[in-house]
Amino acid sequence: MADDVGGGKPSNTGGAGHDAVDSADSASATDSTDTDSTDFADPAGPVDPLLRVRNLTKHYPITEGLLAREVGRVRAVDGIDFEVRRGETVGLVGESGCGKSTAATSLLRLEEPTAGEVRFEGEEVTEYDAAELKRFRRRAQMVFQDPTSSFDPRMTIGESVAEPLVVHGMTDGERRERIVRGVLERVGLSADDADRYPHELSGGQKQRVGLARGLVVDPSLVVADEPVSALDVSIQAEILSLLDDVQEAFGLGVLLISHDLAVVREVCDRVAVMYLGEIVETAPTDELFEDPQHPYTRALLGSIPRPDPHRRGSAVELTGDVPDPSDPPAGCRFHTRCPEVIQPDGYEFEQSVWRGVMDLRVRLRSGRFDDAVVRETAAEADGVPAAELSPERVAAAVREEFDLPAELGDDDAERVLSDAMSALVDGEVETARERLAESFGTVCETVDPPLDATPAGHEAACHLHGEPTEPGAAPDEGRAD
Ligand SMILES: Nc1ncnc2c1ncn2[C@@H]1O[C@H](COP(=O)(O)OP(=O)(O)OP(=O)(O)O)[C@@H](O)[C@H]1O
Repeated sequence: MADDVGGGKPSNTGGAGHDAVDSADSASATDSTDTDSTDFADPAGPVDPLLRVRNLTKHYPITEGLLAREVGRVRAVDGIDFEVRRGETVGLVGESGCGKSTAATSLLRLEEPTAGEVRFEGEEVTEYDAAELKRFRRRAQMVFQDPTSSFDPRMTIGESVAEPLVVHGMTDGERRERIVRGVLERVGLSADDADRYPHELSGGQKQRVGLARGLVVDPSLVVADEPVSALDVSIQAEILSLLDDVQEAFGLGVLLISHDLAVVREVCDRVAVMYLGEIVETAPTDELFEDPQHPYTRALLGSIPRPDPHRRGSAVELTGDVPDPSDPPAGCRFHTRCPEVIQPDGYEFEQSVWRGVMDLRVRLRSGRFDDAVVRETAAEADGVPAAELSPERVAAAVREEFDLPAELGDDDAERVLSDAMSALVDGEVETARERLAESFGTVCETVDPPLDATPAGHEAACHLHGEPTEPGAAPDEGRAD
């Protein structure tokens, strides 16, 4: 039975689902594994990857008023490139909101991308007409998106798993049943589970059914969105290992989306790390974990509970909110949180102190610096009315707020900071912002670093690996692009 859906062959050579649905349940359709392998011949030839994404972009308009006037755009995915080869599992990781799911739904054309190219088996997906899109939707399956809500509670598991076969034209009920029972076994369930209802299954079993429903039409690409994040830790390993098994058995290309690097490490051959709509690093999995080249990746790795003592780089904690994707920072989008943000020439900061200076600068630039709050906090701590605080005390309170020492070790830097503090104490926020910006500019806030080769042999988008560049002349003057 299992062979009905691909027969455990090491490559895409004849799943019955494929054969049958293409032929719309023709009499010649067969359940066996020895169907014509040309069904799966790759028009792109063996060299092209299964999936190639170039400059994929998805912006959501922000509208206002009755006329829905566009007043801005959420840059959810902002020009990403990656590939998935046959038989390969690629991880797309990053914090919540960085655009992973949008990347998946856009490349599958479950929603229309704003721009970019998506080549699948050598064809341009963005140019598909309705019929081609339907065929594509069978060959490229998205699985695991909240299986609980995606099952109709009144349908048996068998009916749910068979549904895609019906959609794709298989009318022979007996045949559908055979295929369904086979695929259920392939995902570690029993064929008899076909007669059960979703509420009778555990979370892990539902994930298996979700996978079965994706596999039943014999796809060549599976996009798995957060496959285990809703599951107990004890079940997670089971599902990941299942995904690994079916990937190998079916010769699938898998794009695995997760916010969790530990999950990605389990099953992925390669990883692309996303931050605020962009890919910032991409590498073979082992290389990424052993020698991460982007400070964001290093920070993400630092947040994995079981630190690897051999890992390079410091396990710095990632602080601060992810910026708003409708107004991403100029330059490197990570510079507002980066623990390794590049220092201006001519000054010597301890890196953590420099981060504090940058935090102050980012706050001033955002217009969210509120000296009244700083005064209130200091006044409360000192037990005096805010109006009675000395200018020196207010300046000290600002330094405390940004973890800055009472005096910087570098005299020149201290002079700049003191000037800015004086301006802040006088309520001249703009003067303080300008004073800091003119002396403490960094390339990280002006120039968007390209995804380029690093000495480690893989790509990262970080100025730490680029040619030394002069800090921009007007770092606070808005987006670089
Ligand atoms: N339909 C939409 N309209 C407007 N903004 C959207 C829409 N869908 C997603 N977004 C925004 O796009 C950004 C990326 O969202 P997305 O869900 O792709 O991120 P994610 O990395 O998958 O996050 P999560 O892991 O939380 O699902 C977020 O800021 C999100 O709020």
